[in-house]
Amino acid sequence: MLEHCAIVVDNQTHIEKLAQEILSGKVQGFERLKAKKGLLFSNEQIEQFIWEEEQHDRKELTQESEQTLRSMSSGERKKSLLQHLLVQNPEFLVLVNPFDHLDSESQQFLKERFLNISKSISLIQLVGRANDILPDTKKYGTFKKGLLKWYKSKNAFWDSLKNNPLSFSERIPNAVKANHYPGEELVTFKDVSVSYDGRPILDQINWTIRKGEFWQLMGPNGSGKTTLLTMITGDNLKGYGQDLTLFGHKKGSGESVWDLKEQIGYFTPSMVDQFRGYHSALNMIISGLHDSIGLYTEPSDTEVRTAYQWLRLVNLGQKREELFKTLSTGEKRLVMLARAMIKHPPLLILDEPTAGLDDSSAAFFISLVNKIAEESDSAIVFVSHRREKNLNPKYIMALKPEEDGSVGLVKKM
Ligand SMILES: Nc1ncnc2c1ncn2[C@@H]1O[C@H](COP(=O)(O)OP(=O)(O)OP(=O)(O)O)[C@@H](O)[C@H]1O
Repeated sequence: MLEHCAIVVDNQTHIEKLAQEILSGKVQGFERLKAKKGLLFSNEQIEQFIWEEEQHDRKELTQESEQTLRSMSSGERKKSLLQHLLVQNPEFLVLVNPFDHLDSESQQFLKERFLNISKSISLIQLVGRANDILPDTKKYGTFKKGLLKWYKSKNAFWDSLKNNPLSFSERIPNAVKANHYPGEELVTFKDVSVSYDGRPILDQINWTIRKGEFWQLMGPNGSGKTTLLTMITGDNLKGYGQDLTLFGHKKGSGESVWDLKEQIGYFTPSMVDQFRGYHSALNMIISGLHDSIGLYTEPSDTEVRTAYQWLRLVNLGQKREELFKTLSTGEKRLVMLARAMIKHPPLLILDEPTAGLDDSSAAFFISLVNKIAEESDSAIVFVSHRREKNLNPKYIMALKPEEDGSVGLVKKM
């Protein structure tokens, strides 16, 4: 039996599928697991439970709670899943990117839980980020381009992970059509407070996002980051009755969600699952100009040229006609970032965009975000729990939970 091993998996690999194969003892070296009881701790598992809850009204993880799994914060969801797995007395657990979407406090909490659990249950960790590996791991491997390789020592393993520096040879492409939003202030929250079922979440938030500013939105799990973002994107009814001005319109003054979407480029990794059709990489980027899923009208020459420039910029020029769904996870993210950015929206929102990426894909993605911040007039809000090593935001909005809801602390970098 392999005791507490960790495998760093590249973004070319379908990590959840690999986890399933390990669980069923199909991967070389893990054959003995076939006879043991193993369970899976992964984001896809959580998504599956959310689906069951919404489609079939089956509340497996949330039996004890009134709240739906979807409305829980990432930390709350992961704790519920772990609890659900442990009562089934597994002999081993396969953990897939267990710390993704978690703030440092929840990561620490979960790390300690795993270390405790590891006294009686074997842990097989599949991670994209090497820094997520648990301290008492005994065996280290990598899974790259379909090949599993074990390392003789911890040092040999870390040496193998050294990355090449990344750079771009071109500037970001220009907008296809200029979006002249006239105002300086894009979004203004004035003393905005939100509570759910009487439970205070946000307490008197004041936040102004101006043209071209680069923000990182931080805060522990459950502090209200998503709540704040969905008020900007028009997807949260809690925005009504608040002193909230979005692109020159006071909230509730008859503005349409479509007017808002015109001004915003948005990306969060779970969006990728919505794109199940047969769209080429090129058409996916162009579809960002029409806020559609895929492309249904003949694109203009300028649209095609601009989308191709984006693909070349991220070294995917040769993949222009390849189907989006056949791209690797890291490549899909770059295409989605280009899709959100092709119209040069006044505001680009990236909600935990590097979750689930391996180290080198995350580094490349971050360099592209920095480059967009430098070379465009778009304001950026980048949501992340991680202190992304090379990200260069100019301002931080940190949500700090207190008894009456989270307060917002603004810091200039
Ligand atoms: N519709 C809802 N009904 C009840 N509670 C909700 C609802 N939506 C969110 N919440 C609760 O509000 C709190 C803030 O949630 P929110 O998703 O905004 O936090 P977050 O900072 O984005 O968390 P995470 O980092 O985990 O994504 C959480 O405790 C969550 O359970």
